[in-house]
Amino acid sequence: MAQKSLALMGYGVSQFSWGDSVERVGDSDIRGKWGSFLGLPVNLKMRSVTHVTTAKPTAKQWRVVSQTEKDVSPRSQKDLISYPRPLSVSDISTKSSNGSKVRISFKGSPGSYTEDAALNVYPKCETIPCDEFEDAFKAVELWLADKAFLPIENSSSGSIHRNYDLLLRHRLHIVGEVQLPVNLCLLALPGVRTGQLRRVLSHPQALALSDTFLSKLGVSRENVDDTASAAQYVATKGLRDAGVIASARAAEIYGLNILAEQIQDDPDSVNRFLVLARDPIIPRSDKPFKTSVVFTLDEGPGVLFKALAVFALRDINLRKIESRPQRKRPLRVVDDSNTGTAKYFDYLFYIDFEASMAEPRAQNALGHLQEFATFLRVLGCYPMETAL
Ligand SMILES: O=C(O)C(=O)C[C@]1(C(=O)O)C=C[C@@H](O)C=C1
Repeated sequence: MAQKSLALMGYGVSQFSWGDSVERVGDSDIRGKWGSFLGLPVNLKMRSVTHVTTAKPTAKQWRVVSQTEKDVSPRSQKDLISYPRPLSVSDISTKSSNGSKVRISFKGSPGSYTEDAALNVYPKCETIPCDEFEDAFKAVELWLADKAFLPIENSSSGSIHRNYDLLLRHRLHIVGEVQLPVNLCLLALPGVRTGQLRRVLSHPQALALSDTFLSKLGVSRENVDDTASAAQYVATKGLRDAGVIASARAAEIYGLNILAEQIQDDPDSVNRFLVLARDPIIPRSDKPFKTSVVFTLDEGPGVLFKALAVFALRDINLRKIESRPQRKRPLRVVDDSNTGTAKYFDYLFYIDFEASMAEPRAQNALGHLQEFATFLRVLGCYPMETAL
């Protein structure tokens, strides 16, 4: 059996009564009712979790990339070493810890949809555009930014899988989520009419979401890293045969005209973004909170069923489940001949559930899950958002 690893980062014994209080509220009833169903002896005491240690970042994880190394002050270096810091009381506050403007990193150029989301939540923030998603994470880890905004899914096209992988690879905490209705606009240089366009440039997701509109237009499609970079490119090159799918703000920033708005196939499409920070926030139970976890399981019949049952039997609603291949344990073939035999993959399971880590039922559910998960990490516990 794989070695167990538990990383309930920041959600420690003192905050949540993990530890010896194994007779958790309501859980003895659950054991009576569900114990045999879950293959557990009825009235079995839940396993005691006496010490939840936070996985310390290794030196390798915190190696500062050479380009930015010189920008990191001695204070930041010291703070990185002592990371993770204690829980902070702030979540979506408008000021950073030293009272200055909140600095928010995001992947893309000014005018991108992710920057829109950041400005919606923090109208006075200073945004820090980054070339790659990875850089947006690093900016926070290196104290160049206070928070990062990360697109995680679209209601029509689904999850951005790579960003799930990054959540695991980095040690930032999810401290909030933002849902923003999509408004994809067709932009072009001033004076250019829709009929003159031969091609349209944008982020692949924006192109895919506008499939019907673009098909009717009969233009070719060109992928660009982000929507705002496409707008910048067309504007600076003065391309009169090219349109862009980007935000209304991008039109303003790069001096383009809006030829059409709401061009996406699904008028009700919504983007969901995560807000990431170095420190977790203190979970509360007086307003709806969501908790995101990632875990792995040993293979075997019904194991995933049991994992999901830890939430069901405590009436915890699951909002989302996502599975991603575990790169370190790739495809395994269980037969020499490689014909008609079982092959299986190992997966990481990402789950968002509707409960706060301040609630005993959430603590108990994770304590229970920990009994058969081979790895478990809480990615964050944060206020649940509805579309803006
Ligand atoms: O390109 C942008 O404007 C982004 O903010 C990035 C992003 C993404 O990576 O999914 C976000 C939302 C858009 O629909 C398309 C692209």
